[in-house]
Amino acid sequence: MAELQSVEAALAALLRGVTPVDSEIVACEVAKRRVLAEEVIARLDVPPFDNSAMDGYALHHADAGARLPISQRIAAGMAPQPLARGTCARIFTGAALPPGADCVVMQEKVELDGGEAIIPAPVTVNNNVRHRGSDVTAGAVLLERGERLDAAALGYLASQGIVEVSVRRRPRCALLNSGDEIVEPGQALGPGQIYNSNRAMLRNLLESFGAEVTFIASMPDDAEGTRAILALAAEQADVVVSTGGVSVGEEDHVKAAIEAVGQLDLWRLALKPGKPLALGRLAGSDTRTVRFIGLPGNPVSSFVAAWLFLRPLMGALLDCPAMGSLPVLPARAAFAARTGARRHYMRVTLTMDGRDITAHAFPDQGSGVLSSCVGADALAVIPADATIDEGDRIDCLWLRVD
Ligand SMILES: Nc1nc2c(c(=O)[nH]1)N[C@H]1C(S)=C(S)[C@@H](COP(=O)(O)OP(=O)(O)OC[C@H]3O[C@@H](n4cnc5c(N)ncnc54)[C@H](O)[C@@H]3O)O[C@H]1N2
Ligand code: MOO
Repeated sequence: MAELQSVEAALAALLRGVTPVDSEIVACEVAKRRVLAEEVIARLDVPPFDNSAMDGYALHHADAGARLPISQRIAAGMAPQPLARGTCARIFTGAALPPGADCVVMQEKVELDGGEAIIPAPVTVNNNVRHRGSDVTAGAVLLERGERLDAAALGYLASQGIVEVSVRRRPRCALLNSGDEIVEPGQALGPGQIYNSNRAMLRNLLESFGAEVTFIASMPDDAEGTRAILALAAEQADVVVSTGGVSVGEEDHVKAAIEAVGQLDLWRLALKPGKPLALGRLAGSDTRTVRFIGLPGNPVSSFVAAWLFLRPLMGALLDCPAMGSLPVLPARAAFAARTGARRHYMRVTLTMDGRDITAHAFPDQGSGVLSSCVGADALAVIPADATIDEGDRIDCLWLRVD
């Protein structure tokens, strides 16, 4: 039997020659989780003016220790007057510091007496002052190209008054499945039939990886129909993902159909679950090359393969380096495991006790047992030909990424 190939080699083959998709301008309001196609340069200093970090009194620090008349009241949003020496200004959080003041004393430390403020000395220069440009300086890089926009990044853009950004368009994916036994939820099950769980699962995973699923179909079981579906899928997608029919390939329509219009390599990986993988290329409607990736039919195998292969592929299409790999967390195994020639990606939940992370494996790690993926926090990576005892240190790939 041919030697099994590594996950890394298959990933490198999948990503070879992938170029990012085009960019488009979108409103920040709908840009959540989109990937920046260009760096964003700050237009403004943030904060845009020196302002108070507290509700209190603004003064020149050298005037502290005396009774100071309150010469003005500055609320947030008001333009202050210059502050005369020997006086102080009533000021509120976020209000502009008046010219001539260099510090703010919080009101809890100040005593009021007959319209005057008694401010205890000493007070240091810059006390409770938020300086213009201390967060962001105009002209600086605000966000790097390739950054995926999360809540904080969108708030950061808003702080600059930015309303639209250049982002990668969502890679278009076609999602196909094979297998005569597969029935869509909502229909009645006949003998020997099962519901299509891969479609809902992969659609959701692909969308969470930033893709738009533009075409969904079941593969017919004849050569001509298969060719027609693949042609339709390739017309509307950057990537065609299918599940099932990659193990030993008696139903060889897919392989033949792809080879008629492109090229297909069948891989057998040192990976459990997810040993069989098909990687190919199809001709798109124009000069584009459309990538074809055939995942194993077993739902757990396609779940794991989606995280290991589809996510980095989306990362490459989106030019988003953070999506190239999953964060690795070191944990202690709360289980024992033994592997053979294939590296095992076990579905685990993680518990945290202080700095210690413990990985708990789902009891049945079979590749058809989708309950082992429901609620999984991570994939515990058990190397090939290894024996893991309870308490051993293992690496876990964190799946709770945005
Ligand atoms: N003789 C061999 N048999 C198998 C091998 C092998 O090397 N030699 N490999 C096994 C491994 S490992 C895997 S993984 C699977 C991969 O199978 P296929 O990709 O060819 O997929 P199918 O045979 O079509 O289906 C496998 C399994 O998954 C169920 N399935 C398929 N599609 C769906 C779906 N959309 N939703 C839910 N479940 C689905 C299907 O009914 C089968 O039970 O092959 C092993 N066999
Ligand atoms: O590689 Mo398969 O995915 O073990 O069931």
